[in-house]
Amino acid sequence: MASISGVQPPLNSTSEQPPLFDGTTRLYTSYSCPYAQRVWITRNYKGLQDKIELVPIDLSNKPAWYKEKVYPEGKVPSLKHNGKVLGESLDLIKYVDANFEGTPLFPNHHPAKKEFGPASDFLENALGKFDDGPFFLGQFSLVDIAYIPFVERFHIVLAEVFKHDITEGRPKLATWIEELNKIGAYTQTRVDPQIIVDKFKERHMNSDLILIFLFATWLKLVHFYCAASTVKVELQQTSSEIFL
Ligand SMILES: N[C@@H](CCC(=O)N[C@@H](CS)C(=O)NCC(=O)O)C(=O)O
Repeated sequence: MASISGVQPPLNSTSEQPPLFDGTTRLYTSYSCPYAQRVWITRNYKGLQDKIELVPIDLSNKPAWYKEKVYPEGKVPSLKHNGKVLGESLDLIKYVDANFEGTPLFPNHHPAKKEFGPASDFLENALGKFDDGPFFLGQFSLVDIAYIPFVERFHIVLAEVFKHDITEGRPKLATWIEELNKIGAYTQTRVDPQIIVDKFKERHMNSDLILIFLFATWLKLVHFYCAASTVKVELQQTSSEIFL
């Protein structure tokens, strides 16, 4: 076939096994297998040619070590990554998309925009209530402290994982985050954004689409929690009692 000529010849029963756990990520594949092709396309489209090495297998004369040492199912595709060998093409295309760099192949940004829009608009509107400063009650207060740890996490995860910037078209929210980042009391408490992203991916990205909606529901809960805390702080301001 013209499209695959020039690629490396498949390994057969006489071929030596490539090292198993040497840190190289390998995609065991077969040029003729449509399941394996799914993962091959994903790897290519995301530009991972240098990150995921192809190991073509001759299915008509399979090396014994493949089933014995690499992937007990004996099928292709399988992916060796981070000390584990994973299989099943539909799981693998999601796995490669979620765990490697390159163009995202899951249109998360659509549900993200739709699902997270109203909560972000709520914040934008709330920030417009007092005009004597960029914070929720004008000056920095407990309300900002109640919101920022959650908004910080949404901001990071939505931007990084879902390619959705909550500050886009929301100038007050953008300014609020900018101004908070000038306050040492807050910046000293920030977690490394990469840790937040990694944790989120670890927990959610290998699961189904439904988790995006669970995450959205979580945001709504936080929204109610924060709305309640705003009311408490407003009450506190008028009655001088401490509620938070
Ligand atoms: N459900 C698997 C199917 C994989 C599969 O059936 N692969 C075939 C080749 S297309 C295979 O490796 N068969 C074993 C063999 O030919 O020895 C997936 O989606 O990855």
